[in-house]
Amino acid sequence: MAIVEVKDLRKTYGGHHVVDGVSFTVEEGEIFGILGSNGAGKTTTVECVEGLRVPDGGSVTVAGLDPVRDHDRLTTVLGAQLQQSELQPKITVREALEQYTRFYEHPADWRELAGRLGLEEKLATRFSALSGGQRQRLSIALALIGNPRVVVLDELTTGLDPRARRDTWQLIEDVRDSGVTVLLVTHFMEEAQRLCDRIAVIDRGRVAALDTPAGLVARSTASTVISFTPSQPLDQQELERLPQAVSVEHRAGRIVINGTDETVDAVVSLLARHRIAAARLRVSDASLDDAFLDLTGPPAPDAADSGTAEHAPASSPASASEERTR
Ligand SMILES: Nc1ncnc2c1ncn2[C@@H]1O[C@H](COP(=O)(O)OP(=O)(O)OP(=O)(O)O)[C@@H](O)[C@H]1O
Repeated sequence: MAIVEVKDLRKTYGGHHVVDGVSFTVEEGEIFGILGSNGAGKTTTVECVEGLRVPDGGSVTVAGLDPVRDHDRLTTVLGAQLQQSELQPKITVREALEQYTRFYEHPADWRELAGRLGLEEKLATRFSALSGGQRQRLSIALALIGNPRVVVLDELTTGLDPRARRDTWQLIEDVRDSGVTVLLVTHFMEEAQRLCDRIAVIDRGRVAALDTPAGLVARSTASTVISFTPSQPLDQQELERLPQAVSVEHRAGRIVINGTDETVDAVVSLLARHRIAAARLRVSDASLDDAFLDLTGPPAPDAADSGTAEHAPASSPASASEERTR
């Protein structure tokens, strides 16, 4: 059953269509990923789902509620991750959990949540003294404190080291396993591939593709990677002429070819024809990274300021926070 329905969502800033007809549904119990480059329109889309921005067109429902019109009731079904700036540096973990518990009529047991998220040792620690991973765990706990049916997590693992990122992934899976639907915004391919049941790839305000991670990889023109170390040099042009070969690279003595299953057969025939042995011949699926690049095409001209795009809303005069409805 769909718990989030987004239909033909539109949002324009200064004549620029930053969300341009986005549609998707999120099924109850899944981890649904929104994947896209900087400035693609991911945050604007999910903030419309959270009722933090008012769409210019289209419709959004969350468990049958309109996020703007039914905002008070929405907080009982949807939990959103806090912006770090929304917490006072001096507040302790316990104080934050207790404070947020008071916002809800039927809150979760904060001690139990702290235990689940590995925060019980940190209850007396001030927010400013928490590590990046601990802050993210606290923000997941606060998003879950109202016992929501859906939780929105936006760029949750940005800035975390690889171990903290993996720990956070495990927590997100635990959240899903506890029955909460997760809407996850990310630009980490590995994260999307590992966690998401389905992914909407957003490119320039539109849904470029919507599928399972494996489905997205299979759609890409180069779905298979073949690599090997040849016993003798091979002619580059002959390799490039192989059927369905999209790219041929030489990496540290190895040949790496992106193509399809048809390319694999052709490589094997080519090697046999030239009586060349292939050491450590490997055939694997292309990564979501390859599929993403294939599905989204070259970056938009204004993507060069991608680092600032993320922060533009907060500092711009027409800022999202001014427009926020809560
Ligand atoms: N309040 C606003 N006023 C003006 N422009 C905005 C506002 N909010 C977003 N934008 C612009 O809309 C575009 C999409 O922004 P959005 O934050 O949704 O992208 P994103 O995909 O989440 O990017 P990132 O990965 O960098 O966070 C960007 O070009 C951004 O500068």
